[in-house]
Amino acid sequence: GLYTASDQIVLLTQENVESILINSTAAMIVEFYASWCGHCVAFSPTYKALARDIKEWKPAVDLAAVDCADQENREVCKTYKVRGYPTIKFFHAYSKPDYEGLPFREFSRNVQDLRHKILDKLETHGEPWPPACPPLEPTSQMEVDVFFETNDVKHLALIFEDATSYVGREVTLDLLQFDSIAVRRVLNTEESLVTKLGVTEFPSCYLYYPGGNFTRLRVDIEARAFYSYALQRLPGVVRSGKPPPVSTELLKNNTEDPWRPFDKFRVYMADLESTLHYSLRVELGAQSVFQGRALTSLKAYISVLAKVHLAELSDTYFPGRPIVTNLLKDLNSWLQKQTGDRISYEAFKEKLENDAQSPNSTLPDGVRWVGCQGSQPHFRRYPCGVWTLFHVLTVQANSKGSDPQEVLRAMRSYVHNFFGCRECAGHFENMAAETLEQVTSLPTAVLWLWSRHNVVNNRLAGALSEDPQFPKIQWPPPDMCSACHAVKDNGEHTWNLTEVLKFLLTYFSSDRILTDYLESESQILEKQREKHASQQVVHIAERHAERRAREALDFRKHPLETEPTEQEEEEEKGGEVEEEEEGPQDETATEEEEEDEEDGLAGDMVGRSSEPTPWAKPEMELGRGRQQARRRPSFVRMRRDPQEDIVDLDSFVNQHYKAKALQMATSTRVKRRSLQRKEEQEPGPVFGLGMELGAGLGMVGLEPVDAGFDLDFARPRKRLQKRDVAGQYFGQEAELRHKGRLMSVLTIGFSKVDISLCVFLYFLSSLCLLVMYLFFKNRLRRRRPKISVP
Ligand SMILES: Cc1cc2nc3c(=O)[nH]c(=O)nc-3n(C[C@H](O)[C@H](O)[C@H](O)COP(=O)(O)OP(=O)(O)OC[C@H]3O[C@@H](n4cnc5c(N)ncnc54)[C@H](O)[C@@H]3O)c2cc1C
Repeated sequence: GLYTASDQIVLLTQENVESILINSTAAMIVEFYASWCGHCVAFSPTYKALARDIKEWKPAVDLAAVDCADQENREVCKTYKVRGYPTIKFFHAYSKPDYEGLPFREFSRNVQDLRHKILDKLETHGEPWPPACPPLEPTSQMEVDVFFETNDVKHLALIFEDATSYVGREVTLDLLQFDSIAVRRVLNTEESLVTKLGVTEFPSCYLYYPGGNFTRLRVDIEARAFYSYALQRLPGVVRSGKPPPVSTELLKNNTEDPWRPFDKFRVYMADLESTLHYSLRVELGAQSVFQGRALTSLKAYISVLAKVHLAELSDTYFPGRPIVTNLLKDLNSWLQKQTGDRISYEAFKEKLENDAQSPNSTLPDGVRWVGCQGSQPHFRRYPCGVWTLFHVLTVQANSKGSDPQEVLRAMRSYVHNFFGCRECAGHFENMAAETLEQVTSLPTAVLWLWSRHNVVNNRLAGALSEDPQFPKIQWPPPDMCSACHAVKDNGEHTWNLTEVLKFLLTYFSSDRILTDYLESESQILEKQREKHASQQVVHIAERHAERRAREALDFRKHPLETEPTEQEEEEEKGGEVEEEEEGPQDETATEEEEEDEEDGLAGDMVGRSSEPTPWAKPEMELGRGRQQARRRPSFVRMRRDPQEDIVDLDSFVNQHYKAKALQMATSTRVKRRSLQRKEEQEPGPVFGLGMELGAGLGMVGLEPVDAGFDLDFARPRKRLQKRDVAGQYFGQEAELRHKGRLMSVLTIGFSKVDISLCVFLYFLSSLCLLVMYLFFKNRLRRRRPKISVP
């Protein structure tokens, strides 16, 4: 069909038509159309605009549509005697089953005309009057005098106008969903009231209070939109069912964070950075792998954030602090270099967290909402940040870019692929699909996003997700930009687009962004250093535990394993080569990816492995030692990573967690010393091999691998040695391996001291036995002559 539920139009079908049209408490307007009919297609934007325009009238009158081209709806259209398209019919509240509706004859494609027709029809309502609909006829002095005796409201707004004007009735219905206020129209012929209030202008609006007090409502332009906006914001006036607005003082208690006072006329960098944090770390973090459209989308998103103006290379579209823009640029250049068809989030995260520790490059961790604060933790925040971020980017592109749709395309695909609110993403995609192609210049891109945002605001006004303290309005409201609003000759509200563009370019300009509430760059960098350091400690501890577990497992599986068979050797070699050929992206693959591979992506992976990634190339050139040194930590595949084993614990101790690190370093050194001693006792060739591997790592600027950290590591070393020295050490190696294993089996769970003590006691007891043996032997010998003498 031509409409969706997000157009705020009820979609009628054979199943629901009766329940919606018959006996409804609200009057219904129904468009009968055929989706193949050109007139209907052309009329549909007007009907959607009408739905947005009279959204606040819903309890009294609602819009619906039915697609008669749909086979399933044919009966509906037949029942209501529809023969041409589009046909619009009015159904009174409480319509009977046989009622066929009142057709609109000769309606134009003009929202105002349609609205007036609806009002005319509403007034023809006999009894029962729609319960939610306020009286639409003009009021009199008599009624006003007793008004507060019979109505429990705070404000009575009187709109003075002539008989042909619809403003009074429109504003009355615009305020229908608001408590504490009532609106009545007064005709210019109601002399007593006109004289009492001294009214000279028609239309004009007065606020009337108990006791006969009154005051004129001051607005920039005497028109419906201005009256409605001003009346909805009077003190005590609140959308029905919503809590009354409270002062910012009281807001303090509703959120976990302290309330941060802010200027609603300004954009805050804290909101933009918080949005980036949430988007890059949380929202994108929900993906394990980016591939296909998601990968393209990720690249386009980061690319617009990091895009630089040709004349000012330091100036990115994201108008952030240097530490943040440096990070975005690094991230972007890394992403653009990735030629593979998938990137894991882990690999992306490594770059995002600046694990390579490039100077002055980081994204502050955590959120600190300011202009996007909500009165409750579930209001505003991130989605507010997303809108703000992209408004800023379109404004930045307006002065720096050349492709009018670049930012909008990036936003569209980001929202489509990653935005957590899937329904929002669907609605946004519909809007983009309908009109994004019409954006042909940079200023229209700015205006396109503004107008689409207003469409969303209109749809969400009064919704559950609306923060009562920050109602959804058509933005910017008159008190923010009076020049943005205008009225046509017929009194209809319109936007002055030149003024709106001027306002947006100023409001979202990078020069005006406030940096209040931001953490200082030095604090952020210090935190980053601490984070890296503590991550290293965690890695060491985890790997340590992992290795111990593996040792225990190995021992349980093969308590007295000796020389591996030829086949085992080959398998190990094969596995090793396969691991080496995988690029860093694969290294970081999660369990889920691995399952994917098993489910059929394996072929793809194999294909990829033959094409080394830009990361893999230099690694291969530098050889195995470097490859190992550059591997990322991975707990999934339980690989050993020499680089992690060679953490500079001492400097870490000096800087940060002295106590923790000391404890770990002590246990490490004890073990290292004991194993070093063990290694020293072993014959020359193995020692030579350790030196050889150490030298290999030294070449890439790393300390030699500490064998004390990795008992299993001895195996690949010996294999390497076997390959390099062409069989020279075969016999010794077998012997050593056997010995080493036997030793490790015998010494499991005991320290060197325990073992030495054991040996010592063993010798001592043997000695005792020997002494006793000799003693008794001597005594026997001394006795024997006595016996032999007769
Ligand atoms: C792409 C997208 C689609 C969404 N779709 C839905 C949806 O379908 N359903 C849903 O419940 N929520 C949706 N949301 C969330 C919703 O739009 C709001 O972002 C959220 O409810 C928070 O509202 P807010 O009061 O902070 O104001 P927001 O609407 O988030 O606006 C943020 C700030 O932008 C400024 N602003 C307001 N209007 C405009 C404008 N027209 N032009 C320029 N600046 C403006 C104001 O300063 C405002 O405070 C969507 C969000 C996004 C980013």
